[in-house]
Order: sequence, then structure tokens, then C-alpha cells
Amino acid sequence: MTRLAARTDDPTFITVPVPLGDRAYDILVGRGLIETAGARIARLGARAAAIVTDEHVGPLYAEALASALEAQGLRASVVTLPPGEATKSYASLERVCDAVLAARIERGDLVVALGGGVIGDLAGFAAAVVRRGVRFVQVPTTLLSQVDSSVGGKTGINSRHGKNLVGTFHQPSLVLADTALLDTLPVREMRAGYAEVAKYGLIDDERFFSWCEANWQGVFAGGPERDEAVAQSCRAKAAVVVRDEHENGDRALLNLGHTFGHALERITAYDSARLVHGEGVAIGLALAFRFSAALGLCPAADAERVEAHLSATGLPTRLAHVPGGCGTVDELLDAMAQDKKVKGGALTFILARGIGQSFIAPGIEADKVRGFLDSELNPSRS
Ligand SMILES: NC(=O)c1ccc[n+]([C@@H]2O[C@H](COP(=O)([O-])OP(=O)(O)OC[C@H]3O[C@@H](n4cnc5c(N)ncnc54)[C@H](O)[C@@H]3O)[C@@H](O)[C@H]2O)c1
Ligand SMILES: O=C(O)C(=O)C[C@@H](O)[C@H](O)[C@H](O)COP(=O)(O)O
Ligand SMILES: [Zn+2]
Repeated sequence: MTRLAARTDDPTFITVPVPLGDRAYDILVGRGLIETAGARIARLGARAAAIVTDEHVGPLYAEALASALEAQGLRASVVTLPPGEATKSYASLERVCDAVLAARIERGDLVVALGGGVIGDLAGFAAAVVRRGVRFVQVPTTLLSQVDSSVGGKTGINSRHGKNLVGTFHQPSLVLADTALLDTLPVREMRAGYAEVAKYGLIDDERFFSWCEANWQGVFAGGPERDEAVAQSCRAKAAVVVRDEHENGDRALLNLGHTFGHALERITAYDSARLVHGEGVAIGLALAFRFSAALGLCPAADAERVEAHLSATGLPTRLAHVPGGCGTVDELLDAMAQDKKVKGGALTFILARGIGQSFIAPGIEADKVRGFLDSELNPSRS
């Protein structure tokens, strides 16, 4: 991945620019950034801000953010939703749109997503459709949302037919990733977010994957490695998004592990108690490498190295690790058939020739996938 240079005009924090023409914005990363959020958001020139958050994050951070915005002369309101993947729903979308309209948010005003990827995707989608588009700011509070979902403008909700099937592209105006907010994040959610960090190394940066193998404990513990992992992940994602904002080509690489992962999320009924997105991605990453090895594309040793690293952090890597079961081969194939990368009825996978050597593989025959899933579900038969 090409690296975007970090700017150093505010040496306290790392700035990663996302140069998308008239939709360009900055991602700021660092400990303590939230204390400057009121002033930074106020600089966008809005008169009012509707903060969207969830019941875990709201009590920790929403009041302070609302007060900071009010101190800058903005009218602030807060809408709080239940936590978890089930909140990315039509019903929540209606709730958020109603709250934003009730708060009289005008086109020049702001929606502020304060939370993880669930809140970011939902609030971003509401911002995209209310009054046919109001601006929004991402204040991501999970590792996953800081390294992935707050960047790049994919917004949306889930459908009973599949993950993120109703949505649009709507870029934020600013992303403020305060890595100190992750100090309150449960370890299960740290691990889930870490799957998306490792993903960037697996896509096209073997050196970053090796760095992850050596430094993941520092990322979890909140050392300087955490800021470095968040900033490097944002640089990697921003570079892809700038090349291919609307996923006509290369951006699909960011979907490594997701064809399997999204199918597992649908099969587990978006029940965060059973499986969260990052866990589905971890299993999906391990499967994508084992599938690549089974097809003779990738050394088996690389697939083993991927699994060893994800397992070392405590992430699941096998279909058998899905609590309550992962369904049958037919159920998995049925769920994968709704993947957004499907073309002419055929599945597209992101496969790999090795660590850091992923590629887009369209037209994968269902029989090959069936054979692979069968061997994963029934290892004794293969
Ligand atoms: N738009 C994109 O490009 C993109 C990229 C990756 C993932 N996603 C989406 O992101 C979602 C997953 O996001 P997530 O992993 O952040 O999950 P999440 O939003 O459900 O947050 C995980 C949990 O952590 C809690 N939490 C959040 N911040 C906290 C904090 N600082 N302290 C304590 N608790 C906190 C939340 O309340 C929730 O219970 C999925 O829906 C996925 O599809 C979108
Ligand atoms: O930003 C992207 O592009 C990604 O694919 C990032 C993924 O980690 C993320 O889960 C995304 O929401 C998946 O997109 P989808 O288009 O497959 O729903
Ligand atoms: Zn993802």
C-alpha cells in the first residue's frame, strides 16, 4: 500500500489526511485528543450537533463531549441506542433520523457519531439521508472503529438478507481517534478490532504483519504501539480509499476475510453475544488463507502463520469456534450468495499468494467453495 505522509502541524497528535477532493478530511490520532474535540468540531462552522451514541459509551463520554461543544457555542443534543450489532437496523435508523430532525439539525450542522462501528455506520447513514445529506464527524471509541470503520465513508445497516446490504457512501468531515478511550474497552472488543489491524498487513504489507506479531501486546496494553497501529492502519486504509472510493476495483481488497465473516454474522443473527464483526473477520482471514492454500495458491506455512498469530491474541480462527455453531455448508453458501462482490451469480473472494500478497479473485466456482467448507466442517473426512 502507498503511504500517505503524516502531517506534523500539531505535534501532539498524528494527522492522516484523506485527500478526496471536495470531500477531503483529516484523521487525527492520539491520547487525550477528546479534550480538544469541542474546539476542533466547532472549527467546522456548524451551529448545532446531534451526538449519536450507545448505552455503553454514552455514560462514559457523551456528556463531556456535549458540554465541550456547548462551551464552543454549539447547540448539542444526544441520542443513545442499545449497544450491539442488532442496532444496525431499520428501526434504529428511523430513531436516529427522527432524533436528528427533532434537534433541528440543518444541512450546515453536524451529526457526531460517538461509539464503535455500529454507531458510526448507523449515524453516518442517517446523516447521508436526512435532508438528503448533512455533514458528520466520527469520534470512534473502539479499536475497530479507529482503524477501519470511521475511515472511508461506507455507511449503512444490516438486512435479514445480509450484512450492510442497505447503505451508501458518505464521507465524514473529520475523524477524531482518541486512543485513550480504548482504555475502557473490554478485551474481547480489543481483540475483535485487532483482526482488522492484522488484515492490513495480510493484504499487502508483510512488514506490518511482522511488526504486529512483535508488537500486538503493546497495542492491547495502550503503549505507544497502539497509536502507531491505529495511525498506520488509517494510512493504509486512506491510501486505498483515495485510489478507489466507491469500490470499483482495489477497495475490494479491504474485504479480505469478509465473505466468510459476513456470512457467519448473518448465520449468528447479528447476535453480538455469539459473534462480533471482528471475530467473524478473524475466522474469515484464517479461512481465506487456508482456502488459498487448498487451491494451491499460497504456501500452507503462510496460512499456519496467520492462524498462529490470530490465535496468540485469543481470536477465533475456525468455523468450529463459532459459539452455537456456524450452520451447514448450504447455509454458509446461501449467506455468501448475498455478498456485495457477487457478479453474475459467481462469488468473488479475496485470496492470497502469501502474507501481504492478496488479490481479487472473481468467478470462484461454488463447487470449490463447497469442497473447502466441507473439509473445514468435517476435517476427519478430508
Ligand atoms: N464502515 C466501514 O468501513 C466498516 C469497517 C469495519 C467494520 N464496520 C462495522 O463496524 C461494526 C463493528 O464495530 P465495533 O467492533 O466497533 O462494534 P460496536 O460498535 O458494537 O462496539 C463494540 C462494543 O464496545 C462498546 N464500546 C465502544 N466503545 C467503548 C469504549 N470506549 N469503552 C467501553 N465500551 C465501548 C460498545 O458499546 C459495544 O458494546 C460492524 O457493524 C461492522 O460491519 C464498518
Ligand atoms: O471499507 C471497506 O471497503 C471495507 O471493506 C472495510 C471492512 O472492514 C468493513 O467491514 C466494511 O463495512 C465491509 O464492507 P461491505 O461493503 O462488504 O459491507
Ligand atoms: Zn470489517
